[in-house]
Amino acid sequence: MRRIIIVGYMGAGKTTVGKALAKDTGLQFYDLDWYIEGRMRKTVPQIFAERGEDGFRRIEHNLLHEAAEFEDVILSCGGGTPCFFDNMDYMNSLADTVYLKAEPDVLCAHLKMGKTRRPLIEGKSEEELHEFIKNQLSQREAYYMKARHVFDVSLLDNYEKIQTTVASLRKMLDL
Ligand SMILES: Nc1ncnc2c1ncn2[C@@H]1O[C@H](COP(=O)(O)OP(=O)(O)OP(=O)(O)O)[C@@H](O)[C@H]1O
Ligand SMILES: O=C(O)C1=C[C@@H](O)[C@@H](O)[C@H](O)C1
Ligand SMILES: [Mg+2]
Repeated sequence: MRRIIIVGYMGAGKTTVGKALAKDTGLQFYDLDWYIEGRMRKTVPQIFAERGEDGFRRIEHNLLHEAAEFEDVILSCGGGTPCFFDNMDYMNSLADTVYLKAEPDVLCAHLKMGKTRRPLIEGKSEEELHEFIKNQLSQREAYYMKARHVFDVSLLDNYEKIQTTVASLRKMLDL
């Protein structure tokens, strides 16, 4: 039985890489943000608006305990998941955890792509976003670094290279 959990900052590519890795390995893919949205029948921004960040973190914690029990899966977390409650220790206790690490410049570039709404960074100018990421990443990194494996995606900034990331992760995780 294999269970892989991907952690890292917003925009690192957890969802994108997790999905590609699942496709390549035949494991089933779950994304914790999407799982929360399905179970709550609300979007992440709606949950933040209605219950605040504290309310979201409680829901995230409870539903992590459901999603992380599935077997033969790749589970991509939300950017904040490892940093609340005992979530990171819990994930390490039952899965192979991987930190997808990326520099603030790369995270900024990724966050400008796609349509995902992220309440914590909405409405920020480019300069504000860079400053916010730098500060928050420095607070969060200690949690992310508890993952059993670390993979730096900063040098792999294009779609073709998502396949390179998948191949490297398969080797790293013996998948
Ligand atoms: N290696 C990459 N090269 C180019 N684009 C990428 C790469 N990784 C991710 N992206 C793009 O960056 C954006 C953010 O990626 P993704 O949504 O997978 O991040 P995430 O880590 O899941 O973020 P969140 O914590 O908010 O869920 C997407 O539009 C995705 O297509
Ligand atoms: O980094 C974070 O705290 C977040 C990341 C997203 O995946 C979502 O879970 C939500 O927008 C919060
Ligand atoms: Mg994601």
